[in-house]
Amino acid sequence: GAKWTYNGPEGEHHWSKHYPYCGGAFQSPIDIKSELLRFDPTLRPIEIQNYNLLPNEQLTLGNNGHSVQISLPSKMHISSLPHRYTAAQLHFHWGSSSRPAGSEHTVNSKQYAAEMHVVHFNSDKYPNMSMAVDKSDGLAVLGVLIEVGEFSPTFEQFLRFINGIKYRDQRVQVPGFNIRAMLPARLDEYFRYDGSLTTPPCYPSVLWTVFRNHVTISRKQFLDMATALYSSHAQESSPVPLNGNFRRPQLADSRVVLVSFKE
Ligand SMILES: NS(=O)(=O)c1cc(-c2ccccc2)cc(-c2ccccc2)c1
Ligand SMILES: [Zn+2]
Repeated sequence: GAKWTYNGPEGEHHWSKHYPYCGGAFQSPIDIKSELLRFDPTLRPIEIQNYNLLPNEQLTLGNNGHSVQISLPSKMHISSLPHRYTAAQLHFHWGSSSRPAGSEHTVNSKQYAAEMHVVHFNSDKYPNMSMAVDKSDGLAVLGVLIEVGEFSPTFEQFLRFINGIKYRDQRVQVPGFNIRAMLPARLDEYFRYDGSLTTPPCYPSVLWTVFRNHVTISRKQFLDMATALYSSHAQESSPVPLNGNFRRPQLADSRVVLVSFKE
């Protein structure tokens, strides 16, 4: 598809020229604010399977020019939704060293340092991700808000390889690790709403689950992620730093955000 960026002439306010859904309804992210919330007692704890990967299971860590992503094995899936949602990849959105706030979802206008998205597709109904990506029940993304604080040994499992993917389209193999440990402790406390991909083509195909509780990484880990990568290819003469790769909150319109917890 057409080139898109987070700032400048191909920035988010221009996405809808080439990607019409980006200007449509049910867009993500949103500001999760109190007046939108409604407690839903039917929301069950998120149940995930096979997230605890062993070191002999290699994962592909890559720089796709817009984010750092890790490919995930198809045995990983969410088992507590009406259909099985099979894991495809996880990736991050972050700020910059000068502006450390870079989450996509905000909570009562609070923007966190970064955000992780674990992307799954409805493998009961669709044979692969490409067939699912533009269907209203196609995708389920788990969102984890990230703050700077305590060092995360789990994040270190892939961050230690980040200098091998400094430039666009570079990939390295990394040993599997426990992806469950990247999620907050409480999988029963989350926000739920119908939304979209937060990048072009912005298909309104995502069942969003944003966990109530954030996780932490150290300032050095945040700076490693926010300063190590470029969105340009290695051979390009002028390297373009990859940071600030977050879309601003979109209009909620008449959407309600369901919450699985009472207080
Ligand atoms: N932010 S997100 O969760 O809505 C998202 C989902 C997917 C996605 C991935 C697989 C299948 C289907 C959708 C891809 C991206 C993406 C991020 C950076 C650059 C390009 C694409 C972002
Ligand atoms: Zn994302």
